[in-house]
Amino acid sequence: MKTQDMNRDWIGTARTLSQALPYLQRYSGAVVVIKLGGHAMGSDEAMEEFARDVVLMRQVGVNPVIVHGGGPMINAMLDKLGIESSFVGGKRVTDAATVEVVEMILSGRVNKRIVQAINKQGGKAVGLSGKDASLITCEQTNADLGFVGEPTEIRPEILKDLFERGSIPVIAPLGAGRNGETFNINGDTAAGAIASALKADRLLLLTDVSGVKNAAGEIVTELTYTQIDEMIADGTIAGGMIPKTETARNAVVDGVRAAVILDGRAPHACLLELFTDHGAGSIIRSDKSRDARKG
Ligand SMILES: Nc1ncnc2c1ncn2[C@@H]1O[C@H](COP(=O)(O)OP(=O)(O)O)[C@@H](O)[C@H]1O
Ligand SMILES: CC(=O)N[C@@H](CCC(=O)OP(=O)(O)O)C(=O)O
Repeated sequence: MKTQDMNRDWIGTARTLSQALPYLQRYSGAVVVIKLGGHAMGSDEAMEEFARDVVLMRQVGVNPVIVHGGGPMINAMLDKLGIESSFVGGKRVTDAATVEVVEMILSGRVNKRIVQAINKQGGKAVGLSGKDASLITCEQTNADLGFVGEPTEIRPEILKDLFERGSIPVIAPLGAGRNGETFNINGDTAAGAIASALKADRLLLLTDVSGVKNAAGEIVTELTYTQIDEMIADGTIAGGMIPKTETARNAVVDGVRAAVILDGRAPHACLLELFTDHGAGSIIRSDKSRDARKG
């Protein structure tokens, strides 16, 4: 590369950093809850890049909280063990044998992979499940789903303590019932409950599509509550996108500034969303703050 071109490259990098200043100021001290779906967890290189971005966020004063999924990894282990599994409304029907596998995969393998990736980038990730320190208390969603729980109580002070120590919480979506049962919580539902309890500035739901698609297959960049209801009712929003959009809507109703559903496989998805004007994916905001894309 010629010296002139190299200089242009470095100037470009410096300009990008400079342009990020208003966003860095805006998000300093902010709480950003990131749900990393199983489908968005790619190769080791992609995980490394995600971890690096999370550590960068922390470095510039954002308090990131990672809540992860791991559906495909649970499926793979259930297959290996010959345990059949089915979903109703995007949630896994979970019997006693299944919940054991869910806990093993989520709290063990998946959680530790993310924790290690963040720590390797110089962050201080602390892995926990919703059962630790009674972070998430649950009640059964409905008897047909078995050990699937809905969060009824969150203890946000546990996460705030971790923020104060400069740590990055990485949370597996499990919860304890009042009688000591273990409940499997849909990852999106858990992330939304945590974002609501923290009154987060942003809830980022990272998945494997660029956003929520309408009946024509186009991404809807901004979704209203009514559109979500209508699209679920007519089947345009289906499967795992149902808990995702419902979670986004409920979190905003509960005081989260905005929720965004975006493609976690896209390079630097979180940085683009937070620190540039790019605004990827589908955003859900309260009616009051729907004037500018960045909300
Ligand atoms: N209207 C829609 N727009 C986009 N994706 C949709 C829609 N309806 C259903 N989906 C499906 O939802 C999936 C995302 O949900 P899910 O598989 O549970 O993701 P994750 O594992 O990231 O939580 C998409 O891959 C897509 O197949
Ligand atoms: C109740 C329920 O469905 N729990 C999910 C938990 C993991 C999850 O949500 O994983 P993704 O985000 O990768 O889909 C499950 O058992 O698959």
